[in-house]
This record gives sequence, C-alpha cells and structure tokens, in this order.
Amino acid sequence: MSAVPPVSFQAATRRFGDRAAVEGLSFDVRPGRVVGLLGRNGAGKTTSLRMLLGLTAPTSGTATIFGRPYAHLADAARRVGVSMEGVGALPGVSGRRDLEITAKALGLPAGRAGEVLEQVGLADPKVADRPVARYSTGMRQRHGLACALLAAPELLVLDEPANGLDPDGIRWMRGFLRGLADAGHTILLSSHLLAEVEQVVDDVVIIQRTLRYSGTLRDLTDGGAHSLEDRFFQLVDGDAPPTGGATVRSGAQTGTDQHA
Ligand SMILES: Nc1ncnc2c1ncn2[C@@H]1O[C@H](COP(=O)(O)OP(=O)(O)OP(=O)(O)O)[C@@H](O)[C@H]1O
Repeated sequence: MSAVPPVSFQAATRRFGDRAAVEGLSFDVRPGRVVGLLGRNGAGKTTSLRMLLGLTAPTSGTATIFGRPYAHLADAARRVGVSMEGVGALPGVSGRRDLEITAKALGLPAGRAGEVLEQVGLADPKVADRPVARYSTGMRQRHGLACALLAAPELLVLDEPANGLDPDGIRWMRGFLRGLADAGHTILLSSHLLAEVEQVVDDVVIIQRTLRYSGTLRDLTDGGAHSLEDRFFQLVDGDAPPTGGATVRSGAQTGTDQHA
C-alpha cells in the first residue's frame, strides 16, 4: 500500500475577492475509506473538491491526489472518477452513447459502457437510450456515477451523490458505495445529508470555511453514543471544538489526518 494518501489538503485556502470560501484546510484521506466531506450550504465543500480536481486554483496551500496536483497526475482521468455537476455528460446524447464516448476517450473498450450501466441500474434500453437531458435527477446521479466508474478508478470524488434521490435511490446509493469501498476503492463524497452519510462513511471531515473535524465517524460519535447530527452542530456552531470524541483531531488512529 502506498504511503502517499489518495487525497491530501495542506493549508488550502481559496479566496473569492476579499472573502475566503475555504481557509487553511488540512486533512488526508486514507486508502480504502469512504470519507464524507460535510458542511452546510456555502460551507466550502464544492470549492474544496474543485481545488482538488484542478478546476479552481488554491489561493494558497495545496490540494493533491496521490501526492500531486490533479493537473500533474499521470493517467488522472483513469485513476480518479468524478461525479460533479457541470463535469462530464453530453446532455444531447443518450446515456449509453455518452458513456461510450467517454470510454473511448479514456482508451477503454466500448463494452465497458454496458457494464457500468448494469452496475448503476440504468441498463434498460428505455433508459440507456434516452437523452441524458431527459433523465430525472435520480437517473442523472446514477449516470454521473456510471461515468465516474468507467475506468474502475482507485479514487472516486463525488459531489453530493445522494442529492435529489428518492428513498429507494438513497438506499441503493448507500449499498453501492459501501460495496465499492469493500472492493478497495477510496471514496471522497460531499454531502449535507447527515443521516444518510452516517450510514455509509468510515471517516468524516466537517468544514465551515475552516476545518472543524477530521477523523473517524466512530470517534466523532463516541462509538455511536451520539448522533452525527448532534456532533455536527456542536462543531459548526461552536467557536471552539467541544471536548470528548468530537475534537478536531490528528493522528494515525484516525481515518483522516489533520495537519492544521
Ligand atoms: N466562483 C465563485 N465566485 C464567488 N464566490 C464563490 C464562487 N464559488 C463559490 N463561492 C462562494 O464560496 C462559498 C462556498 O461555496 P461552495 O459552493 O464551495 O459551498 P458548498 O459547501 O459546496 O455549498 P452547497 O452545499 O450549497 O453546494 C459560498 O459563499 C459561495 O458563494
């Protein structure tokens, strides 16, 4: 196993004008973990993921994947699967065609499109051959996941993957992500759906412009004695981290390492 973390933020700050969307963010993600990047609307989750993927440059600090900025990562498109609004999906073509085009661009066999359609439950021709523009929100989420999975990447970066899903879809997504992690993939997902996240993540990173917590879900909730929701509000509303399991912590015992 590589000593280089799949994802590492080191004092990453992104300012827009005189306002910092994200400030001094430092944490690592360990391989094979499902990590939830959590925060309220506007907390800086998407900005953090965009820095990680080279879609916006940090004003200072670094955000790296396998030790390098995304732009300098060899074979990045195959090693990192991304599902994020505004990334991928040609809306005018069918879901299947979109996946075939992406597969070709990645140097993968066209048959790979059919495999991922099966995986995400979109293989029915009535769905697969419909333009992506006519997909429901849930279908779009599944399609985004299918795109991300094409190259069977080591790392998946998913921005709000459960947003807009109905209860069936959320349940499916939860089982699906768990299965991927059990198969050795590392998953970094952003969300503000705390109850859903609690059921699937190993580790939690909470931000509210600055880092509020990075560590295991188990430590955060004191082994399940507290809910993620309670801990979350203590951390994002409090000026200082509370005592107990919900401190901003560092150390090898945690799934994510905090370096601030
Ligand atoms: N391109 C931009 N120009 C100016 N401000 C921006 C830009 N992108 C993000 N921001 C601001 O940065 C802050 C963080 O936004 P961001 O989208 O990262 O939050 P988020 O946690 O992903 O929120 P949400 O859950 O609503 O998507 C917000 O105040 C937002 O208005």
